[in-house]
Amino acid sequence: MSVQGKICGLSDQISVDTAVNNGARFIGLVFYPPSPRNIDPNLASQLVSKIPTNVDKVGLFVDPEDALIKTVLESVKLDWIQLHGSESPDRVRHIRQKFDTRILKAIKISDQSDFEAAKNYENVADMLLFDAKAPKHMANALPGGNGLVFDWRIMQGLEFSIPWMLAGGLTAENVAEAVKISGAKFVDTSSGVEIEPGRKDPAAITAFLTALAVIDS
Ligand SMILES: O=C(O)c1ccccc1N[C@@H]1O[C@H](COP(=O)(O)O)[C@@H](O)[C@H]1O
Repeated sequence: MSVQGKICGLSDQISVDTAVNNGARFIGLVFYPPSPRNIDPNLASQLVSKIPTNVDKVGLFVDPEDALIKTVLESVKLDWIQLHGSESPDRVRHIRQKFDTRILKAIKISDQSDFEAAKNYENVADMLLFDAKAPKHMANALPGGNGLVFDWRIMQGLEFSIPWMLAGGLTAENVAEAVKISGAKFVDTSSGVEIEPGRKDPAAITAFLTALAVIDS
């Protein structure tokens, strides 16, 4: 199977269309107000209104209340809910059952011991996402989307009972190495395809997805 790409934090039509037209498997939409990529549910609905059914729509939330998820789902039919906060396994199970939507649960990684947490989510989520944990001293760090990598070597030899996605600081320049080292079959990028936080670069989106296609060939 080829390496599948997610482009996250999209907030303009040109970037959404560029991602779809260059083979993105997932489109990520951020519903987390402190993020520079946060978008209104009505805009989200417009942006994804014409994307083909083979491209999954992912809504990204951080420790959301049910009400926020409900409001978003009333505007845009999501294929996945990405939970990128400190949601417990029970909270994940509740959200999955209540909203009947697949769950992508983010686990923050700085060293190998952080993968232990992943085991607690394998029975409640549909896919895991491994993102770099921001260092405590990092000013203005978000729960994710910081453009930080972790040491992909620590993934070697790890096995999970559900699919997993690699994220954190991925770019067109480093994604082939990241895939080779980690063995990732799914990858996700946000900062790495931006001109500045919250402003996607269509050329960088194209370059990232082209880099994935080259890995396959
Ligand atoms: O993108 C954001 O603003 C964001 C906010 C809060 C949590 C996660 C966020 N983004 C996700 O973080 C990872 C890594 O992003 P990056 O490529 O390092 O910028 C990715 O899954 C984003 O979807």
